[in-house]
Formats: sequence, C-alpha cells, structure tokens
Amino acid sequence: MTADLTITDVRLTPVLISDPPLLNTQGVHQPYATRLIVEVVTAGGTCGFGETYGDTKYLEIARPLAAALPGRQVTDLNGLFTLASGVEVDSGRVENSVDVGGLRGVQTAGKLRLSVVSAFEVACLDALGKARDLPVHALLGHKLRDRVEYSGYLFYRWEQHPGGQGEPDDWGAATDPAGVVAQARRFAEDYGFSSFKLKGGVYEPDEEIAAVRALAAAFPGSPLRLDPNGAWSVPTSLRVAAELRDVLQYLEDPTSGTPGMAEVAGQAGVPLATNMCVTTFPEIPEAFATGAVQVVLSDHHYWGGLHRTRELAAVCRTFGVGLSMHSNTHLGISLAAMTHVAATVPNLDYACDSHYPWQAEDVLTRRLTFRDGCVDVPDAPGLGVEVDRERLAALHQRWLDDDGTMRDRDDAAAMRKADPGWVTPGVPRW
Ligand SMILES: O=C([O-])C(=O)C[C@H](O)[C@@H](O)C(=O)[O-]
Ligand SMILES: [Mg+2]
Repeated sequence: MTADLTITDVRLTPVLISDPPLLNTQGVHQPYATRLIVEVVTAGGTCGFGETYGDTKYLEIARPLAAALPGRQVTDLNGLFTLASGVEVDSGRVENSVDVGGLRGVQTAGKLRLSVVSAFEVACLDALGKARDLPVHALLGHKLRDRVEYSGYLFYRWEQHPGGQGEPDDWGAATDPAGVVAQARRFAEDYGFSSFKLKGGVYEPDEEIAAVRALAAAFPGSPLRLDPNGAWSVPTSLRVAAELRDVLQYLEDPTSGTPGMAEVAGQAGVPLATNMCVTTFPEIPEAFATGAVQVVLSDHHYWGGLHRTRELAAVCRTFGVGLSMHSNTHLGISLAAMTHVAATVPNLDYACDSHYPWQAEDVLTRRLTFRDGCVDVPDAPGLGVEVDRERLAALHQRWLDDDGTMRDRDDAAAMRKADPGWVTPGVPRW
C-alpha cells in the first residue's frame, strides 16, 4: 500500500438482506431489504466502504457518479459534491415529491443525490483514514466521547412474513402492549438499551397509548418516544400528547407537514421530533421560525454525509433545537459511520435510533455490538470495520437472483400479501 490517494475504481454492490415483518403506517417490511455498498479503491491500494439505500432510483444516480470518480483524490470531498450535483435525476422519480418508501419526507432531486453521494463521502473518508492510519472520527475533528448511545427501536411486528417468506427469527409477534413490553425487555437484556422508541401509526391511537403506558410501567423513568410517521390529525396528536406527556421524552412526527407540526408543538406540552418535515436544509427556516420541531433527527444518508451532519448540528445548536439520529434499515458500515459522526457532535442530545439489532445479516467480518445500549467509537483506521467479501458476494447474489420484487422498498405491496385490499393509508389516518 502506498500513499497515492487517487481513486482508480469505484465498485457498486447492491445487496438484499433479510428483514423481519416490522409494521409501520404504510404497511410491513418486505422479507428482504435492499442496500447499496459503495467501495472506493485508490492507486495506493486502499479500499474504503460506504453504504446507502439500494433501490433502483439510488442506483440510477450512483452509477454515473461512480463512473466519473476515477482520477480524483479521496480527499476532494467538495469536488465530489460538485460532481454529484451534476448527475441527472429522472424527473419521474421526484414528481410526487414525497418519498413513498422509508417515511422520510420530501423526495427532491437534490435529496436523492445527497442520499447517494453520502455513501461515496463515507467510502472516501474510510479510505483516507486507512491510508493515513487515522479513524474517521479523527478526520472529523476527533471524537468527543468514547461511546455513542442508541435507543431500543421497538416495532409492532408479526411472527413471520406472509406465506412464511424470508428468513425466520425467534422474536415472535408483538401486536399488543404485552408484546411490545416483551420486545423491550429482550432489547434491554441483550443490548442494554435504556431508552425506547415505539414505531406507531399502526394501530388505533388508544392502543398505542396503552403500549407506551405499559412501557412506562415496565421501565419507570426510561426515556420513551412514539413515532406514528405523521399518521394523526392535529386534534388526535394533541389528545395523544395530553395522555402521554408525563412519560414521553419526545413525540416524533405526530402529524404531517410543518404547519400541522407547528400547531401541535404550540399546545402539546411535549417536544416534537422529526425525520419527516425537516429532512433537507431548505426546510429548516420555516420549521424553526414557527417552532414546529424541537428535535431534528439527523441521518447522514439523506442529509448528505458526515460533514453535512456536522453542519446540521451547528445550525441546530445556533437555533437551540435539539439533535438526535434517525435510522432506516442498515448494515454495520452505516452503523460505524453513524457512530463516528455522532461521537464528534457536541450537541447530540439524545440516544440515536438504529435498526441494526433487527438485521441478522451483515457484510462485516465482525458485527458491531451494543454494550449498555452504546456502541464503542472505533479507533482503528477508517471506519474501523472490515468487509467480508464472501458475505458481500452472497448477499449480492441474492439481489441478482431476485426477480425485481424486492429491489425497491414497497411496504404497501408487502402488506397486500396478507391483506389483498390494502392501499397506503392517506393522512391523517386517525
Ligand atoms: O423514524 C422513522 O420515521 C423511521 O425509522 C422510518 C422507517 O421507515 C421505519 O418506519 C421503518 O423502517 O418502518
Ligand atoms: Mg420517525
């Protein structure tokens, strides 16, 4: 290995990973979820890895970007973003303006590009760190803490996917308060989580209120969050807030849209968090000016990488708005990236979200682990994780073998396997 940091090759490897039947307001997770692994290779022989969404609309952007990168330096992150801003996005991808898979707000050309270039940025940082013998957190100004805390991300879920598709697991069903508490207990025992978020918007609000009450009784004093992904009207949001304000750390996206969130925030008596109405920099001014959100859930994937996550943190700091971290289904490369950047942000005020405990499969030789609800910030060069190429190839083969049904996230289509008449519910649902 030499110090030549010129990019000679960029490899894109879409994979399908097993995913449990987790429920949300749009439907249920498919048996397999798609991710894209981005690998940047330098002339000096260093490989750096990043990870992002693997749906077709992201691959369409990743391919021309990957082709344009050889010859550039892994240090040239500003140039990387300039290059990405020139990649064309099919207008058909953005005309409906809301992201239908993933429940993460608007879908603009810029946001789609950022969701892709973020994985390239992480891969470049991983390569640079390895070449310089420095951990990624050191490239971001050095860690401020040795461990990053995560919360237990609870889902209503079925025991298995319709028709027994996919890979079985031993979690069992969680469709009522007792099931949710049992899931939280296992999370607490296996991972040490001491704060919990329940994905809501699945059942009638009263049932979800009962589940959060049951959690509060089982884990007295633990920070709790409820996230119906914008499924409630303003009056319903206010009713739920009134019922749960004594036990909620924050209420996440109770209703859809910044004006509705502002109305709820004004009277709820509990902070509101979002990964739906503030997901891009242009959405910040209205939301902050109207007091619509008290906590922004950052996500380096769609905010555009680790440097931009730190820029978001600075804006939140300036306006006295809290910061935490959102997650969609992801693998260990992204958990490492999240942990590195989280360790460098002074105002990361809350335990971060992560789907990782739900992912039984990974592309790493050694999975990252949670201890006392925390992930140790890696100090090894780069991201501090090693990719298992055989594993990567096997999960890519599953993607190749798929007939196309799993390659694009569609929770409503997965729900129709159990309920043929299912259509994505309009909002407000309740
Ligand atoms: O906090 C959130 O809104 C999410 O994590 C969105 C995800 O799409 C989640 O609802 C899921 O995976 O079903
Ligand atoms: Mg959310």
